[in-house]
Amino acid sequence: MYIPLPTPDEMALWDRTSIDTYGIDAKMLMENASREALHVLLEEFGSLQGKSAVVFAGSGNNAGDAFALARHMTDMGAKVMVLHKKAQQEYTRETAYHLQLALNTEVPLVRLPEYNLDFLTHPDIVVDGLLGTGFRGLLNKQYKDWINHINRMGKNSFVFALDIPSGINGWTGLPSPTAVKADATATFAFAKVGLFMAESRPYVGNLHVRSIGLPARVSEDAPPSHFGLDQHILSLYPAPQDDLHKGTAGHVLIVGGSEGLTGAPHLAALGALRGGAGLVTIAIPGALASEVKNGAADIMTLPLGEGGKWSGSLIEALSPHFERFDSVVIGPGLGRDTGSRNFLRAYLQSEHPPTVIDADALYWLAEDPQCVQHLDQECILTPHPGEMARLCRKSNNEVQQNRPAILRQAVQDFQCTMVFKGANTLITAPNRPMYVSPIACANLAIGGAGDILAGLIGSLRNSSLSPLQATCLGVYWHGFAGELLRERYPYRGNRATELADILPLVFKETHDAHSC
Ligand SMILES: NC(=O)C1=CN([C@@H]2O[C@H](COP(=O)(O)OP(=O)(O)OC[C@H]3O[C@@H](n4cnc5c(N)ncnc54)[C@H](O)[C@@H]3O)[C@@H](O)[C@H]2O)[C@@H](O)CC1
Ligand SMILES: [K+]
Repeated sequence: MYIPLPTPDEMALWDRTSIDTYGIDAKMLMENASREALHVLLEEFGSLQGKSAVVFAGSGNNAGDAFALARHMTDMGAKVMVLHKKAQQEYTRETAYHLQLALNTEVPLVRLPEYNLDFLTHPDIVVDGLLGTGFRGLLNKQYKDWINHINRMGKNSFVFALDIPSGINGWTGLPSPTAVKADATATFAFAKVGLFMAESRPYVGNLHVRSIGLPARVSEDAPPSHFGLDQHILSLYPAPQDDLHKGTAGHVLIVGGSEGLTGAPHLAALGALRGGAGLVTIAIPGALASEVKNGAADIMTLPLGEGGKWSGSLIEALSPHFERFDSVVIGPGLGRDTGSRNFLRAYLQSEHPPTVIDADALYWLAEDPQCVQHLDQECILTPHPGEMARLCRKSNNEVQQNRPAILRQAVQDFQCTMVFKGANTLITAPNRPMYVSPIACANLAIGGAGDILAGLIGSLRNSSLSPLQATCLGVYWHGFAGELLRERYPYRGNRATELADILPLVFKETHDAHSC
């Protein structure tokens, strides 16, 4: 359900604890890593007999993996040449040990020339052991040149990265500013969080996560700050009982819609219905009630007053009904005039059901400190990058450059559960780990997909799940629905209503897959 995704620092700590506290020999870990890498290479590339390979070894322990793998490849019949960054006598500890074994077994080793690698012919295989989890900052010119050369060789050669493609930031998955484009990556013990992010996908190739013998207790005793979501999260959804009653399946209230913006609350209502809510009602200024319903017989409306505008006083028409609702989604289509701001202020000050805050309600949170004051821990905020940028007063580019850190700070500021939407949507809550969706799916990049997610999370707030659990489940479920649509519409073109309609089929698909 939750896959540990260490940062490079956390991974380094786990390596160190295994060695210092549990007495596991560092040389053995490196041997295990290189043996696992060999098996991945054989799986991906096939027989090494008679094949040529150039192995790049940097200055740290990633080079140690490369020295050891070069020895194993030679034993399997490959013609290997190792290019190493430092003078041989400068390598230390376990890396020096594996360098010595490579020397003992007569693997050819050559010091990496500073820049010009034009003398290299095209080998069958290029191994990238330049930089692993010890990489920090940006690449200097020398590394950029080597990496660019590897990428040029990659047009004709199979490129195999050890632990992480060199140049990829292990936290964010971003290139720095370039990175090795591997055909396959063998990563050791756990996927580093950056490898899970869509940003690193063009560089990682086929990712293989291989155990190297770290004691399980090491990661259990010092849990990581990030976890990936997998399909098992769907098991949090309570299996429907035959005697379920619509009244006990949850009643979701959607609060939103304004002149010209009645589609958004309608879509949020569809998300809630398809998420299994027993009843769904939309509260909207009275004059817009029939428009927001849009002929959908299964969506109820709660007209507030008789006009077509929001105002602070409409809370008096709404609040007496609160006890009928198990959860509220506020914001889709709410609008950005001062009337909607006044209504939101009044809503947040009232004693309201657990609430998902989305769309225009997020706009007002960013603009109006009075709204922020009344957030409570039951609130869930669901910004996309533009909304997050406004909430944090940063540019879109800045928030996208380090999404986990931005979300962590926002959760600290707002003290709520938050979703940061986008490829690999992130979810966290105060003092909790960060959860990362594995899904990056272009079929979700359509207007209305966010409204459906808000409605879906709203419907899940009716269960016994915590805000964080409901949010993780909603995000994964919604993403998986996007993946199902991708099968039907590989070139996109699906509508948001189809995304809502396919939601219930996710459980059928995963159930069928498990029963095969
Ligand atoms: N004993 C262990 O801790 C194990 C380590 N293993 C391997 O060791 C790797 C981690 O080793 P290290 O921590 O030594 O680090 P790396 O080998 O990833 O790289 C660190 C080296 O790169 C240099 N460097 C860092 N940032 C740079 C930049 N921006 N430009 C140029 N040079 C830069 C550092 O000065 C250092 O010499 C893992 O990724 C994995 O491949 C595995 O063998 C498993 C066991
Ligand atoms: K590497």
